[in-house]
Amino acid sequence: MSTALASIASSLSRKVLSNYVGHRPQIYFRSFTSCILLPSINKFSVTKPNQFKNLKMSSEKPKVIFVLGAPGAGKGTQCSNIVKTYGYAHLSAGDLLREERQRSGSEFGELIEDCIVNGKIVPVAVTCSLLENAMTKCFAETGTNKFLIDGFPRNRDNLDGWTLQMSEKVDLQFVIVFDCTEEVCVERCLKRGAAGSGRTDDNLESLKKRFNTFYNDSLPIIEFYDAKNLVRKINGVGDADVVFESVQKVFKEIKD
Ligand SMILES: Nc1ncnc2c1ncn2[C@@H]1O[C@H](COP(=O)(O)OP(=O)(O)OP(=O)(O)O)[C@@H](O)[C@H]1O
Ligand SMILES: O=c1ccn([C@@H]2O[C@H](COP(=O)(O)O)[C@@H](O)[C@H]2O)c(=O)[nH]1
Repeated sequence: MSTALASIASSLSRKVLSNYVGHRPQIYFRSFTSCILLPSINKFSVTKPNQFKNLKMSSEKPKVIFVLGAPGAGKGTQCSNIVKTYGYAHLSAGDLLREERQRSGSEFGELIEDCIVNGKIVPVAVTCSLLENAMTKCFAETGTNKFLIDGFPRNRDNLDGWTLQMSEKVDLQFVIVFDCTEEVCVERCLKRGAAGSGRTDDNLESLKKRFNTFYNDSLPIIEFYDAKNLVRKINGVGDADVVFESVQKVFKEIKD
C-alpha cells in the first residue's frame, strides 16, 4: 500500500473517530493500518441502522449479486438490462461515491475525488456504509430486497470490510464478471468521456491507473470468489444485446 493511501486511511480513521467520540460504536472493522472501532455511518443520510436485522427476523435476507469487471467492461449497461428484466435494484458503488463527493458538507469529498482521479480505492468504511444505507433506503421505499452491487468489492480492504459489516445480513447469490479486453474498455471509456460523461476519470491518464488497480487489486478478489465457485464470467466484448443474452443464461440458473 502506498504511503499516501496509508496516510489518507489513517486520517479518515482519525476524522471518523473524532466525529464519534461519545457515540456507541456499532461495527468493528479493520482499516488499512490498524484495527479501529467505527460506528455505522448513519450520519451519511436517511437510514434506520437496524432495519436489516429486523428484516432478517421477519423475512428473507436481501439477495445480492456483485457485478465486477474492468473499467468500461459494461457493468452499468448490463445492470440496467437486468433491472428491467429481473427486478433487481441497481446500486453502483461508483455512483454512490460520486453522489457523496457532491453532497454539500461531506467530509469525504476530497478523499473520494482523489481516489477517483487516481484510480485508487476508497476505504471500505465509506463505501460499505453508503451501500448499506442505499439498500436500506431502497427496501424502505420500494420493498425491493434483491440488489445488484456494481463495482464492489474491488480490493482486499473492500472484501474484509464487507465481510465484517454485511456478509451475515445478506445472501450472496453469485458474482457476475464481465470479461473485456483493455483495448475495448479504454475505447469505450474515452468515447463516454468525449460524449460528455463529465467523469473526471474518463481520460487516458486516469484509465492507466484504474487498470493497474484492476489488475493488482480487483483480480485477486475475483479469484477469491472463483475459488468458491461463485463467479459467472461473461464475455463483455461485442454488441450489448449479445452480451445480455449471455447474462440471461446466468439468470436462468436462479429460476431453474
Ligand atoms: N457491449 C457494448 N458495446 C459497445 N459499447 C458499450 C457496450 N457496453 C457498454 N458500452 C458503452 O461503454 C461505456 C462504458 O459502459 P458501462 O458504463 O456500462 O461500463 P462500466 O463497466 O460500468 O464502466 P465503469 O466501470 O467505468 O463505470 C458506456 O458509454 C456504454 O454505453
Ligand atoms: O467500491 C468502489 C467503487 C468505486 N470506487 C472509485 O470510483 C471509481 C469509479 O468507479 P466506477 O465503478 O467505474 O464508477 C473507481 O475507479 C474508484 O476510484 C471505489 O473506490 N470503490
